[in-house]
Amino acid sequence: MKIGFIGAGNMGRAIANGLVAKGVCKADALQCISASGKGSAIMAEQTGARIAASKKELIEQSDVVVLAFKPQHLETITDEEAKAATGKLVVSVLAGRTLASMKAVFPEASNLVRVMPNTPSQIGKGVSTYCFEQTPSDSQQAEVNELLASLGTAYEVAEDQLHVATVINGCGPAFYFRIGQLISEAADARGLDKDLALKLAAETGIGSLELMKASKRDPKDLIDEVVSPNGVTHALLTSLDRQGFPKIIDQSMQDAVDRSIELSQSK
Ligand SMILES: NC(=O)C1=CN([C@@H]2O[C@H](COP(=O)(O)OP(=O)(O)OC[C@H]3O[C@@H](n4cnc5c(N)ncnc54)[C@H](OP(=O)(O)O)[C@@H]3O)[C@@H](O)[C@H]2O)C=CC1
Ligand SMILES: O=C(O)[C@@H]1CCC=N1
Repeated sequence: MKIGFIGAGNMGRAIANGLVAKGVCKADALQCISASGKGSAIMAEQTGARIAASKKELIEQSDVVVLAFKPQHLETITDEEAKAATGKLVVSVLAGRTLASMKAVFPEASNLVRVMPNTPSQIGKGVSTYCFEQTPSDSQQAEVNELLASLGTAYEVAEDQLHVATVINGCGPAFYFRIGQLISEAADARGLDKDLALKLAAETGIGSLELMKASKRDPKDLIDEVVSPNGVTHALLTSLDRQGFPKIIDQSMQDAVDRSIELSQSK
């Protein structure tokens, strides 16, 4: 499978690194191009991908074209470039950009896939959500399965659910990193070594979330196993709730969903 990346920043490189690491794609089957050449030079160095001379050339020489630039740049694809995608599978990771807006730019593509991946894909621990524009053929489904499996796990969702899914799995890594950052800063301020605090936070996060996933138990039951009556965890959770933590999670998800909807309505 020959794959071409238009846009080679954080997400494009996370995907390309995942593909090469899992052997889905040999380096000589990968091509990339970016705006200034900065991202493509890094991707080429990390993966061995060839830097294409133009977007048109990259599209012509790829079986699958991955759009990995900023959502606002979708309409910079020219008619000539779009024509080169006739009969090809076009995969977009552009947050908020709908299948309809992709179809308007790539009317002759064989099929379109809207994917929301995440940055842990760079170590094969990503999770993606996705939807097809048309019911995929067996070979299109197989290609997308292979591509997404190289990044981690993947779940098909209805397009109208992607706004919420984006906040959970696309933005989610930043949420957990922010928690890790704040915990380590708070620990440091109280005399615990910051690096040790980060390790404790990361390993506690990994263990707790693995337990939540493996046990399939209600998070509330898992919380009850930790809380001792009037103990330390009780003090922690009561303080979080008193300070509005549930409301903060709910409102921040709404603000992010609103931004995703705004992007889907913009040109
Ligand atoms: N980062 C993340 O966690 C996630 C990002 N996404 C989506 O991935 C996409 C890329 O995000 P991210 O990788 O973080 O962004 P970056 O800013 O890291 O990378 C953007 C890339 O696009 C290139 N570029 C800019 N304009 C154009 C253009 N007109 N044509 C071709 N290439 C262009 C840039 O070129 P150059 O390198 O030369 O400057 C750069 O390589 C976004 O649409 C985002 O919504 C989706 C899920 C998660
Ligand atoms: O911040 C963004 O818009 C993209 C989508 C999810 C992660 N990064």
